[in-house]
Amino acid sequence: MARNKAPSVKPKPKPKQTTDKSAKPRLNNAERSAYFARREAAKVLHTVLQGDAKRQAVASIKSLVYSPSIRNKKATFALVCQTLKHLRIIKDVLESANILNSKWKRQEELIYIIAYDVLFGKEISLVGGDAEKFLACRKDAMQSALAKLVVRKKAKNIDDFIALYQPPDITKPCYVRVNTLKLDVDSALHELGKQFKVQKDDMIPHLLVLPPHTDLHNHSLVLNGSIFVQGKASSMVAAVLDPKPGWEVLDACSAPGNKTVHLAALMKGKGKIIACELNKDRAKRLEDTVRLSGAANIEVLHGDFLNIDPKGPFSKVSAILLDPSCSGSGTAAQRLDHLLPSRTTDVVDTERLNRLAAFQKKALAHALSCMFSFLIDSNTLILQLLSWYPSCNLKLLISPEPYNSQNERVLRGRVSKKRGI
Ligand SMILES: C[S@@+](CC[C@H](N)C(=O)[O-])C[C@H]1O[C@@H](n2cnc3c(N)ncnc32)[C@H](O)[C@@H]1O
Repeated sequence: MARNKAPSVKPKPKPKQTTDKSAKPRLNNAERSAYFARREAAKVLHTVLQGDAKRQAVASIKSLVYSPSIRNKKATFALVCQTLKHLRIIKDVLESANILNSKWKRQEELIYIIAYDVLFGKEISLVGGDAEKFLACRKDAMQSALAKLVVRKKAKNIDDFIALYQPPDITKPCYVRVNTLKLDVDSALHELGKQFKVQKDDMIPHLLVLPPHTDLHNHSLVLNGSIFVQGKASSMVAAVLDPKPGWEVLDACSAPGNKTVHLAALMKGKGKIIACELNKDRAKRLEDTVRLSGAANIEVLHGDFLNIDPKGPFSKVSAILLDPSCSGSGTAAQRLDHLLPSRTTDVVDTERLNRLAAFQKKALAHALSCMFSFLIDSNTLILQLLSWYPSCNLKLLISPEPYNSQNERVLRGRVSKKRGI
């Protein structure tokens, strides 16, 4: 057997002398937290900008910031939003001062974040990393490039100049839906009222309204599934469908499952919901939502709704909720999409819209064939389509007459006439 080598004893490196010019300065708490927040913000910004450039649906800014990997959520969120709001100016300044060389181009999101601090941020000392050092040395050049841009744009002052570039400030109230499987509305009102101004929505039962920008991501009622942060339009769908306890409902395109668990609450946990989802990762998210809601009557079906056999095993289904993939225009403000570069230009991604519209058309046609096949014995047939028409976020609720042989044609006729398909 080979004998173990005796561990070589290396002399301990001598601690560096404080006179060493390359030694990094020790950071105080505020500087350290600013340093890390900038790196976390750069990571989020990278994902957001990449997704936006490819026009691919990535997670929203909020969900990226609120992921467990981000430690300083408040500072990171503020930095990402402010940098995005000023991004066009920052890019113009960096370009005219000729700052983004090939080395820093590879970390451009970090440069954008620090440049925001240099040009518009509070007086935070730019220490901690090489990127900070790099831009601190170029602070004067950047500020003079900014001053020249103000003159070129004929703005009266810097505030007027910034206003020229600002996306519209879209503020909407914050809505939460009480999950009545776990908590009643009055208890939720009482609990939230301890911290926030809160009232009942005047239209949708179980929906509460709080001031814009209310941050609830860490609230115990959210964490334990007693309330769901859910927009008014989204909460309207299951409420309008109005499923009765004991029904069997098919939620055709269901992740992340906000409407699925709303259905479950309205059905008071009685009956059955089949929640179909094509995407594997999103199906997992759907399962998490279902678990959090405490609903015991939801069956997650990971698969393609278009492959559900209209003559197949769902003969007891009384309603279909169809909420197919859409442009997300209805939730753009909530997702802060108006801050993204692609939304601040007038370019419309028609190819993507056409693709979505084609899928929605197929999904609608399939839902109709299912409806007229397996909803045959039911006299309450409801098909909910959310965001059917991507660019105007039209919600279409079709509640046909009790089934008869004419229905499909009538319904197809109505839909065709309304939407020009
Ligand atoms: C607009 S989202 C649904 C949102 C959901 N109703 C809610 O309220 O949380 C559309 C979902 O449909 C899924 N999807 C797209 N094509 C599908 C298909 N052919 N079959 C089943 N699910 C599909 C997408 O992956 C996406 O998760």
